[in-house]
Amino acid sequence: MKDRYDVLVIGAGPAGSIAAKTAAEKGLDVLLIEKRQEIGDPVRCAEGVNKEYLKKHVEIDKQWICADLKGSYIFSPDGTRIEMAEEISGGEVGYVLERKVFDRALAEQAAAVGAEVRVKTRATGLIIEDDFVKGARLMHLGKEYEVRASIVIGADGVESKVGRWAGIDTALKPIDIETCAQYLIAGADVNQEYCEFYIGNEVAPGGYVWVFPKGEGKANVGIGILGSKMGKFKPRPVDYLNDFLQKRFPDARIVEMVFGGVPVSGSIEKTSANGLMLVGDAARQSDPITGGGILNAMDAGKLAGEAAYAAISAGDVSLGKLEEEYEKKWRATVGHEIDMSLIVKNCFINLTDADLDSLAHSLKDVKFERMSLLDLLQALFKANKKLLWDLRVLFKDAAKEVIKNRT
Ligand SMILES: Cc1cc2nc3c(=O)[nH]c(=O)nc-3n(C[C@H](O)[C@H](O)[C@H](O)COP(=O)(O)OP(=O)(O)OC[C@H]3O[C@@H](n4cnc5c(N)ncnc54)[C@H](O)[C@@H]3O)c2cc1C
Repeated sequence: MKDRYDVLVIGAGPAGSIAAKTAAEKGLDVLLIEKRQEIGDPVRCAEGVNKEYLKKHVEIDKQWICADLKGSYIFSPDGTRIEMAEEISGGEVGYVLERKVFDRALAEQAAAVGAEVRVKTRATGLIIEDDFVKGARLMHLGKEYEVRASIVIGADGVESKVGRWAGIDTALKPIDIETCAQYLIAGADVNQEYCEFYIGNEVAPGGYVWVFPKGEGKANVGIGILGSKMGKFKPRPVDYLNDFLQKRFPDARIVEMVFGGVPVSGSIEKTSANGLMLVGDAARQSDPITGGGILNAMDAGKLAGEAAYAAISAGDVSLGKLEEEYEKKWRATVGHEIDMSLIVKNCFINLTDADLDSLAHSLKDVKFERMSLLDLLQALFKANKKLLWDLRVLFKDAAKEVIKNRT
């Protein structure tokens, strides 16, 4: 078995597979490893993605689309419904994927352009020499061996160890993680054209409940609760989820359960070291408001694959070179977006249910197709002046103008 590559990618989720594919397409010799025996299974995801954004990365294959949505409904604590048409909301959830099929397809695409893929192969540690990451120790069917690589890409998800092994601080505080529980339900009366979000401190403190249709009476119904708000009304996220399910889908059958965490920290200080880059959840690149991380992981994976090529071609895989080729680029794109989302998240988690209802009342009759930024700001102002003030950095001049005119 070969034991030397240009690039070793640890973890075959969306981040790892896209990184491997990008590097292999550029002619690098790539090994992609996955600790599980089947890529994409078990799924720990609600599987919602933005359509247009996804199309940027891959040609859509109907085999991995379970639902093609028209939009979303957001329900405030008193049940007020806001409708967001798919094209207006930016389609945060435009497709609901079948990730068991999708993740495997991405890894197959990496293999098709030359990356070697090894499943049931777990990284157990890094090889570090002269302060440079030079490869990793791998375990396959009880046998440990070493693989050397010019660059290691850590794409090992939310429970990532690769960063820690390289001395990068990826620790998450309770306020930086959403703890999630999800059921795949069947036999339920699910609207297959709209996803639903339920917000409010009693429904999901510091988070939300989602209903993402998966076709033919099926849906992913889940909840994320901010770690710092855990136990506020009930001990565990699953207790909130059970109460919700009882009210919304009393006859549903639960056919799958998922538990997991989502980083909502915003960008962390460091995601590279000499000879190493972290991508996706391992680099805490998911969106702090929605918890969505698939597309950010794919974006960052692509940047890391390109950076690996640039650094190896230049014969320089030092931290400085990777900062220039990877850190700077992801922070200017994905990083900027998640930091903006963090500002919004930090405002929203402090709103009372009355604030959320008041905001929903201001927005419920608004035709989002015709809503200007100024309309949105005025609705925010009506609902909660402080909220608009806290969010001013996002809207800058427009927000200042509304505040000036209305105070
Ligand atoms: C309940 C829940 C719902 C979610 N819903 C959505 C959603 O609707 N939309 C969305 O965009 N995001 C959602 N997310 C987040 C999304 O799942 C992640 O952001 C996304 O999977 C990140 O991709 P990744 O490639 O970074 O990591 P992952 O998909 O987690 O892939 C990491 C891979 O690394 C492997 N691995 C780990 N350690 C090792 C090792 N030592 N050696 C080898 N392999 C290893 C793992 O087995 C895994 O396959 C949700 C998350 C949860 C928990």
